[in-house]
Amino acid sequence: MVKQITEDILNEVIVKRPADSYKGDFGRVLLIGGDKQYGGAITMAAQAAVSSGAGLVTVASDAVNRTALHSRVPEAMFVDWTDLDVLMEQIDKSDVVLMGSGMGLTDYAVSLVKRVLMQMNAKQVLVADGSALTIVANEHLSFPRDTYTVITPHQMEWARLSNIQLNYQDEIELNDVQRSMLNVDVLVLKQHHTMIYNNEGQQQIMVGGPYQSIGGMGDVLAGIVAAFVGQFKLSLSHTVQAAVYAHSALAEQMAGYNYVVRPSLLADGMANFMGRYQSNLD
Ligand SMILES: NC(=O)C1=CN([C@@H]2O[C@H](COP(=O)(O)OP(=O)(O)OC[C@H]3O[C@@H](n4cnc5c(N)ncnc54)[C@H](OP(=O)(O)O)[C@@H]3O)[C@@H](O)[C@H]2O)[C@@H](O)CC1
Ligand SMILES: Nc1ncnc2c1ncn2[C@@H]1O[C@H](COP(=O)(O)OP(=O)(O)O)[C@@H](O)[C@H]1O
Ligand SMILES: [Mg+2]
Repeated sequence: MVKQITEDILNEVIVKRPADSYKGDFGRVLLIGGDKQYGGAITMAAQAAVSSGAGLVTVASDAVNRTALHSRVPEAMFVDWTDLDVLMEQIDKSDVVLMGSGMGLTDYAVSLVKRVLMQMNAKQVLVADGSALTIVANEHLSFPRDTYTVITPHQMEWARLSNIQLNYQDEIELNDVQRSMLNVDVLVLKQHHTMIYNNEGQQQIMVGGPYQSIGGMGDVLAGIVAAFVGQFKLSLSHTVQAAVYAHSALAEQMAGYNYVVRPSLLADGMANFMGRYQSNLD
């Protein structure tokens, strides 16, 4: 049976920070994406990751995006993604790697996806979104068996990966079998009332609506997911559920006074939103 995720997940997952903590306690998160055409996507993902509490955020992207990214998110460090030695070093140092937001489908993007999939180890979490999912599907690649892997496809990306066409994607068993065959630990199948699939079963959010149908909304979700799994120590599947719920719950609140919710404003609003939920257990 599909479990509905409620607001309780936020009180469960978002905990008060210990007084003697430092940035290294809250996740070293590397975001890989943003080609010449899609610099906005990786910028929004970075904004979301920083605003959702990731301890240290590094962006690896096309060099053309450096200035724009820094003007919006000065907290993030930057690596030119053609500098492969530095990039591989950064991957090794990261707790979480998010790849795909605005990555594009160039030959270079394909080569990067292959490298990242090979480089990840068992202690790390991989979050794959956007173009990285399309590349994995087009190139018939596999997600790493030993790395905890979260994917956040929209319905067409899931169709490319799973070969389950859109009119069959409400078949829960079918989706779950494909998830497991793809070595995916958590599948976030984005839609109206997004579904989450993992080894514990299936969960669904009942918050959110069409004010979220705007380019960049999924890039922001990917940044929130990466930040949550990097900093919260509860089970990873619960942490992803909290991230997905928070994204749409905040959008729903913002829609109370906006016709559409701009993804970049949603990203910036996350710190305030999370502050209202931190549990006060010391
Ligand atoms: N500001 C930026 O830099 C932005 C950059 N972005 C980056 O762009 C990259 C490409 O991502 P993408 O999602 O735009 O393109 P793609 O994967 O080809 O999917 C579109 C195709 O799928 C179909 N479709 C069917 N159902 C669907 C559904 N439920 N949701 C969505 N699509 C659905 C759809 O059908 P159609 O609309 O044509 O009827 C169309 O044929 C990726 O890296 C992303 O991060 C974007 O985030 C935007 C802001
Ligand atoms: N009608 C809707 N109701 C609820 N959520 C929606 C709706 N339309 C879009 N969304 C949400 O917006 C996000 C869109 O993700 P995606 O298609 O990857 O966007 P992008 O790649 O442009 O950033 C998902 O989280 C999806 O659930
Ligand atoms: Mg997307």
